[in-house]
Amino acid sequence: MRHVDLVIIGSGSGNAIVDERFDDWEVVYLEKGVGSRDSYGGTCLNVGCIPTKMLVHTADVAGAPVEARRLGVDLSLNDADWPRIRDRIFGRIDPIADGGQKYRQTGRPNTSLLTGTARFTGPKQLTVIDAETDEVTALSADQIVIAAGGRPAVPDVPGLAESGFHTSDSVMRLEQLPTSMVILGSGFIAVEMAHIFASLGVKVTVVARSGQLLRQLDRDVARQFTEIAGGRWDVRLNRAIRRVDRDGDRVRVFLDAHDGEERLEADVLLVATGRVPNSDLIEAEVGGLELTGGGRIVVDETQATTAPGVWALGDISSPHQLKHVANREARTVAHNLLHPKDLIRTDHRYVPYAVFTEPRIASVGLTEQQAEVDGIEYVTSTQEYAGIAYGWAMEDTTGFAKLLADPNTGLLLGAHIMGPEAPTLIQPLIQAMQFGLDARTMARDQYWIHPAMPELIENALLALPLA
Ligand SMILES: Cc1cc2nc3c(=O)[nH]c(=O)nc-3n(C[C@H](O)[C@H](O)[C@H](O)COP(=O)(O)OP(=O)(O)OC[C@H]3O[C@@H](n4cnc5c(N)ncnc54)[C@H](O)[C@@H]3O)c2cc1C
Ligand SMILES: NC(=O)c1ccc[n+]([C@@H]2O[C@H](COP(=O)([O-])OP(=O)(O)OC[C@H]3O[C@@H](n4cnc5c(N)ncnc54)[C@H](O)[C@@H]3O)[C@@H](O)[C@H]2O)c1
Repeated sequence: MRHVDLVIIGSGSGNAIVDERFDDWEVVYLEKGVGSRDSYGGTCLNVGCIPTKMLVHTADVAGAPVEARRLGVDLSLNDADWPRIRDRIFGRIDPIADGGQKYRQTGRPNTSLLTGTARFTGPKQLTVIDAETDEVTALSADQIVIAAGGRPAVPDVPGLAESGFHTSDSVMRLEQLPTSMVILGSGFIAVEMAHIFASLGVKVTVVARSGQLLRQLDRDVARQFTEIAGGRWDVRLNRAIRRVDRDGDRVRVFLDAHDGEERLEADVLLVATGRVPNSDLIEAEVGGLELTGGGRIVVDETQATTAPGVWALGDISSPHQLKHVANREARTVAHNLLHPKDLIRTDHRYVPYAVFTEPRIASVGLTEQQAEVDGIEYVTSTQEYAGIAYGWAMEDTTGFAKLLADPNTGLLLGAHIMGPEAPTLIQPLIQAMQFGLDARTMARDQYWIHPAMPELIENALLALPLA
């Protein structure tokens, strides 16, 4: 059995851990590959954040005629050349993934890469089976970092596996743009993909189990978004999926609706029903690691697992499943490997996120329903885009910023924005929460450029009914 200083499982956020500070460590990376090319570099780069957002921007541009109509401008969309769009995006991403793999294989004398699926065979012991040669390598290490992420969850639905379906791992590389798509699920991936494909001209049907899309979000956002989505896509709420079958080129989805069975047909079925951690693939329990009920590896704030010398980060251990969280945790792990007597902790207090659908959504902190459940005293304010000058310019009629604050201290508890540039507009609110800036000081003690969009935030802050 080969023994090294450090083994890192997973080349997504784990890739960033090793730099020149580890030059006197012998390091082995283990990576099985993601997506249809078994690419190096993890989910975000290959099948997640990066290609989806490159597609979202393209979708926004394709959607311009619809937006322009409200302003009295007559544009038309002549064509969305899917192969060209797809190849432009992956023509940029694939070489980055391949370059990253090559660098890990040969770029540093102390670091090597074994490609294949890693599994624990005991505490701090692993094997990796080479995907091409089936060669088995047994390894042990002083320190192990698990950054093995997750994969799409596929529900157990009769006929689904046999009928052929896509997940986010494959749908962005479709050969042709379909004419129709059924999307199962109503979370982040479902609504981002619905925006992408509908804007490119695909007839999209979204199937949700519950009565709302994005129902984990603040209730006002979820309610308003669901209403808007119903005007853009065919949205079927409160539907359970009974079975799936295939009829030639078409996939058929049978649903339980309140008035009996409903049948949908489409060229493509996209399953977007969450992601599961890859702790089963690495046989984490054999490595002595404690798991949560949902299969996530249990870690403390230093990213230490319950097994000494084993650390975990990102989607395999985090409830957040966000790249900026995984990156932050990777920085914690790198520091703690190098400074075992001066451990640092990951700050998970104010984790923001954005949903890149139409309209855009961004959030940080407590939702109103969480504040109620937790019995936290709060006040709220809501400022509509329609009430600020730039909102008039855009003729926005649906967007808003909603804030929650402590009525006594004026400190922000949560911020939820739906509308143009929401992921950018929320950043000063994240900063205020992180650094303890109260709403009144934030609103009054700085200039806000007139008539720019951040006036939305200024007005929402000023409208908070503080003591
Ligand atoms: C469609 C989509 C869009 C997204 N958009 C966003 C976004 O806009 N913003 C955002 O913040 N987050 C987004 N995310 C989430 C984000 O991609 C993840 O939170 C992040 O990539 C997790 O990083 P990670 O390092 O934990 O895991 P990953 O990047 O998944 O890396 C894990 C790696 O481990 C490898 N691996 C797994 N098991 C083994 C094994 N047994 N042996 C060897 N290797 C193994 C995998 O092949 C993979 O390369 C999106 C996700 C998806 C799916
Ligand atoms: N912009 C971003 O930051 C971004 C974008 C995409 C994905 N992500 C990350 O990826 C994760 C996975 O995304 P996702 O959309 O797959 O998950 P999600 O948790 O956001 O949504 C899953 C959806 O599937 C539904 N569902 C679950 N099981 C079902 C079943 N058996 N039948 C029908 N519906 C079912 C749920 O009710 C929910 O609506 C997200 O949690 C998010 O953290 C982030």
